[in-house]
Amino acid sequence: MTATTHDPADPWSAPTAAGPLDAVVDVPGSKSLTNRYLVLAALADGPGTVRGALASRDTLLMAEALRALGAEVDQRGTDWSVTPVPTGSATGTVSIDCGLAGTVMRFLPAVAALQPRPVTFDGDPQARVRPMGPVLRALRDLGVKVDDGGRGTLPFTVAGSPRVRGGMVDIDASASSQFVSGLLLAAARLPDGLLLRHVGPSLPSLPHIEMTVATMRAAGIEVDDSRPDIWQVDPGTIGAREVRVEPDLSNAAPFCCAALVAGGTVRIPGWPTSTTQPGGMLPDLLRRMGGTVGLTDGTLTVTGTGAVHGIDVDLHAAGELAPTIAALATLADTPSRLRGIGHIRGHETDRLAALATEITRLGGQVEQTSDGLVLTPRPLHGARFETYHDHRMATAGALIGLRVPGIEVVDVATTRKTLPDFVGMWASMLGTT
Ligand SMILES: O=C(O)C1=C[C@@H](OP(=O)(O)O)[C@@H](O)[C@H](O)C1
Ligand SMILES: C=C(OP(=O)(O)O)C(=O)O
Repeated sequence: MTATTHDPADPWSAPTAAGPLDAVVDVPGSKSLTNRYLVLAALADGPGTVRGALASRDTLLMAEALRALGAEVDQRGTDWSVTPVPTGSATGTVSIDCGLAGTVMRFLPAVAALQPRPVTFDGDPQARVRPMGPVLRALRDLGVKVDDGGRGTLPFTVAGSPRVRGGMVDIDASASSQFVSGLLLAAARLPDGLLLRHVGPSLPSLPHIEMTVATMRAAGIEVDDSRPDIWQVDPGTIGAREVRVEPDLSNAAPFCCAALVAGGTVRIPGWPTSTTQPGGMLPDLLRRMGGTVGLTDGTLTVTGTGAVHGIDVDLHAAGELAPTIAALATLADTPSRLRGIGHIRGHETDRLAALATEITRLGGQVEQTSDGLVLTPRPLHGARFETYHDHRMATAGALIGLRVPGIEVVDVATTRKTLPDFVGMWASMLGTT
């Protein structure tokens, strides 16, 4: 696929839909699965292959970081071969650029702690405000040397030592499920394994933790998750494998929602019959908001009439979908309430504030609550739509723009975080390429 180039300095004029859609959208691989498979492959007992890998900023940063730690990652199209990090005491200093990728900044500190040398982590300016403290505290509790200047955020340096054996550790993962996933992915390589307990008010994005456990088990790791908020990982080898990545269902979301906004049909091939991706909730959400959804022979078919209904929904398990559902809700015939997503204030940007500000700028009515948003539909008008380096803000602007003329999405190139060619895919869905 050739990426459509667009000057990131220019706002992108979001196209309106000229009529009902009739599109097949091939969605690239899941960011979350690609980055888990890459980490597990880099820690495995032999070379492995990740097929259908996503090649976007977050996954390229992960590949680069694993190379810095000593793995080889050979990217041939969407099939990536991984030769694991050699065991033994590596020397030299290592710097890891996390960009704005939560999966890189939260998954790799525990991997770095398996080596005795210092590994320095930093990222984009926006990444320096994303929560990291609980992961760094848990690593310190396990005996890892962590230097974060007392900030609990990027930048920081992590250094392992033979003293780091694993064992029991508590973590408050109420700000991000990635804290748990990051400790689990490396846990089998600790001599004593890991008994990890979440101690905090709530745990978001449970499907993503289930995804971590499922990918670990498939690599032969023994994980006991039979008790709520507790995960026990036995020490052992991680099996080298060939795996295939599912399409990214959260990236499919704006395309599926487009069928409801514009009317017509959007088909997504490769939709899994069962999945740990939070996008597995989409068919139900789309039905509740006015769509007709069916899954036949691995293709999800979403049909809309242009009528969109409001929704009252707890998205605690799928915060990643919130910007898209909020955008859809602005075009509904009744108000919506999105609950359980206070933690998305710590995503790429404060997503509750960003959505409220930008939808209000378009003439919409949005109230921020302690854990979500209340959206009351109003007639909208065109305006600049700021994206705050957040790929899902950009796709939210595009979705509203299908119906509201004159939306100028600032820095649409930010979508490259998880989609190499969003603008091209959107144009081809609309039949304008
Ligand atoms: O583990 C993962 O791959 C992810 C977990 C979730 O993070 P939070 O639990 O911080 O929401 C999700 O929002 C993010 O996009 C990807
Ligand atoms: C929250 C997200 O990303 P990250 O993996 O950087 O946390 C997201 O993709 O919506």
